[in-house]
Amino acid sequence: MHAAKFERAGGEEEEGLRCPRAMKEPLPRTQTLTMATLFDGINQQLDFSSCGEDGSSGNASDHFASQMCRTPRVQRHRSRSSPSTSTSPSQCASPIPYASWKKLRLCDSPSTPKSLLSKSTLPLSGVKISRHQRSLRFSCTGANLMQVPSVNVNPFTPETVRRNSEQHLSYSIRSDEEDDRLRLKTSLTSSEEEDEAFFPSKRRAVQAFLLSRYESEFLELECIGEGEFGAVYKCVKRLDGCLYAIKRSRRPLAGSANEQLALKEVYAHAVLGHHPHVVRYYSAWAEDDHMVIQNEYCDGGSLSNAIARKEAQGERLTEAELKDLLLQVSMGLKYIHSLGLVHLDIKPSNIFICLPPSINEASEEEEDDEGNSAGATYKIGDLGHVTSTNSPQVEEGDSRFLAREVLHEDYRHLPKADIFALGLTVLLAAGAPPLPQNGDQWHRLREGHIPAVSQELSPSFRSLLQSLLDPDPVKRPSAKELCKNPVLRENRTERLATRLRKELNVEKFRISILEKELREARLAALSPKENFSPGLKSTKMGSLPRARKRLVGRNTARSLSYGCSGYAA
Ligand SMILES: Nc1ncnc2c1ncn2[C@@H]1O[C@H](COP(=O)(O)OP(=O)(O)OP(=O)(O)O)[C@@H](O)[C@H]1O
Ligand SMILES: [Mg+2]
Repeated sequence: MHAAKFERAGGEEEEGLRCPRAMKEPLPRTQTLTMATLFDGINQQLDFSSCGEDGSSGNASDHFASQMCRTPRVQRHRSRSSPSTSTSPSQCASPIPYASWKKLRLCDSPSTPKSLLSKSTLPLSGVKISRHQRSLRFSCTGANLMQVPSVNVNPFTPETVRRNSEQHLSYSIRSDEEDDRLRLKTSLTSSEEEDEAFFPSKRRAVQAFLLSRYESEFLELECIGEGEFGAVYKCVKRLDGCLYAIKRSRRPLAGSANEQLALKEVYAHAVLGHHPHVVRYYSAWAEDDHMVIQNEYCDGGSLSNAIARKEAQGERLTEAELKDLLLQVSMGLKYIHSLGLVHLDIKPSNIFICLPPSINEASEEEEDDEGNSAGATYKIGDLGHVTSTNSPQVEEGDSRFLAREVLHEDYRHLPKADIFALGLTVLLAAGAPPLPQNGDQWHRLREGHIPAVSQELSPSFRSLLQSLLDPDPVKRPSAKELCKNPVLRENRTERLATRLRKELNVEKFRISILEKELREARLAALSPKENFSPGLKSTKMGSLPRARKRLVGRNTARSLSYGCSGYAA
């Protein structure tokens, strides 16, 4: 009876099927920067400075009004973001109430827009700035132009360590005499080439622009996903040289609904930021009237992409991998639920994968031996629908994963709605056909008829999945119960047992070597005289002279250092 509530055209991809977020706004592909836009950007960014520092908006406006050019890269970024190109300076006051803007400002970075902007006004107001500051923010012409800072290379990431060993990187250290700051600058060839593409040298000297926080702090590498909320970009942070996923809201925040939606995700991330199975959150801020969220970058992409990749190769996740997936996501849900919150949008495209660092081939082989081919860590992301169980404000997620009771607006067992969605997620990963969005099949699924999957699952695992999809939410296991479920843990227990068996064998091998050396040492302790003198009584093992016993100790130490090499468990 409620099915009509979410009826819509079929045949869409997994994303784009949710109820409330269904309306997409096409964004202009290109955008010419007008003087009004410059004013708009300046005023908006100067607004950031109200976080605590004074800015001289008048001076900055005068100055930047005279700068009419942008580099192609900046245009590219702005074109995605700001449909309000013709705003006049007088209209620059945000349509969002001041109090709301304040909420959005998380000026936690060493280089926030407010600091950049307040600094950028310094020469205009006659305040002296250091040579170092000038070199970072202004072009080499000496005019008051801003320059994109370079990207630092973090020497501690596994990737850098590997590159260093291959001698693909060279570092140069620039010291600043005036403010005594040390800055590492990379000369990574590829990134220079990339920069060159964005900033053709002929233009670089004459063009100027005001950097947004996104542009000044991050180098955008690629778009890694698009959803109803917005687009997600893989970026490297210029300061620490690490990768991040930056999510930028598609729709402007102006309008309370969008603002609340964006804030909801930020609030949820800020509270749920520290669990191995929840995508980590670093920062969020508003920019050009859009929300920007900086999250941990998951190098394995989404589970949805992983399933599609496997399907294309005629493969699928094994039962062991499925159990691992279910256990890991249950751990993340247990954490979320323990804080009195629910996710309400669990589905393959909202579960992200972090691949294990494969430093060398040996470690990869070891993972294969343990039956954990991917060795992946699954993390729950996209917290845009999170709500509290006590006073739920439910915004229904993707209809294909929606539990029936939520559709009926029965919110008494919301955590179990996450469990239901998780059950369907695992079924899809196991090779189930695409899920219905509505209609008879949709209802059959919610009556306990689970779809057939393209692989034979063990009866215990199948019945566990069946319980996750029980029509009665009370009968579905909680995330906490799932974490303790022996069907899911047996896999882990098995792997642990295999590892312990290996360690035991290694220790046995060490002991056998020690015993052998001990025997040899005892024999050596017997002098030829003692061994061969006629009439001498046979020497008992264990009655070695003290000095010889020390010899055994030295040999032992040596044997330990090589005892395990090449040993196969
Ligand atoms: N932290 C991340 N690491 C790697 N990829 C990510 C990350 N965050 C998002 N993505 C990619 O971007 C896609 C969209 O991200 P996300 O689900 O957060 O956005 P959304 O707009 O809320 O999507 P939807 O509303 O359709 O669920 C994901 O499916 C994934 O492919
Ligand atoms: Mg999503």
